[in-house]
Amino acid sequence: MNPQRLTVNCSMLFTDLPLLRRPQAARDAGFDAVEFWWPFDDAVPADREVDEFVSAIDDAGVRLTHLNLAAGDLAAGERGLLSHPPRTREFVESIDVAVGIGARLRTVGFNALYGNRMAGLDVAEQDSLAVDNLAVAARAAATIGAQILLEPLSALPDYPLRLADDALAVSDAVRREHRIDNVALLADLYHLSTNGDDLDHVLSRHTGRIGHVQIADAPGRGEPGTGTMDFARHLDTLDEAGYPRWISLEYRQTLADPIAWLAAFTNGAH
Ligand SMILES: O=C(O)C(=O)CO
Repeated sequence: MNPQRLTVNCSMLFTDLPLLRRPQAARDAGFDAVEFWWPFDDAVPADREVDEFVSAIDDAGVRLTHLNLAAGDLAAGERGLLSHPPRTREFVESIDVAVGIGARLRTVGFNALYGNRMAGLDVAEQDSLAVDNLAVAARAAATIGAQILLEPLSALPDYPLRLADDALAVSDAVRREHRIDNVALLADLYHLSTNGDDLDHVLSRHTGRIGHVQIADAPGRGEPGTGTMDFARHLDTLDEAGYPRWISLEYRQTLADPIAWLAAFTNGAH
């Protein structure tokens, strides 16, 4: 694993600190790069909030590799606005904010969570809206050379992307209908493994379509080594397949030292 391609998810790690102090904590732990879920309460935050977020990352001397687009109220179970007709305006307005942040912090990927199925709404209507909204987001991301990412998630019965193939099919639809090719798979190995996907197949056969990888062990979503996943094998598969992009540490801290496991994979360097 290339230690220079590691990024730390500061929405899941360093959560004992206020959000704006986490980039510095990542830097102090030896990382050059961080990522966040949407860090604001609203889809369109005040300029002051955006500036404070950008400064916290800049001042820490790290870059923001990835950012989740506004995804609704996660604590209430929402997971994305992409396919929600009443939220489209909010989603589209948040894209400008996200891309503006990305332009300042060298962001290469924006994770657009798909959104749960909505009771009473036609599935085809939700899917068609998602493809159109993805095209808008992908065009905006392309202005700074970034990708839009689609992430299968586990444990949410109403969230329709569960396997890598589900996300790839949506990416295919965006390409077919809008001739846009910067919508890629976010392979979160924890979610894919929990959903029973074939990680060997996904990582070796779809390498070129993976825009980003996130890792956490399953079960539990803790540090690699705290569950039953074979990280040595999965990370080797990615290396052998020539995966060139970032890998994110996106897990909950359950051990006294949440990054001790890394030394065995990076010869002590990160
Ligand atoms: O909601 C989650 O579990 C995520 O991984 C969001 O990116």
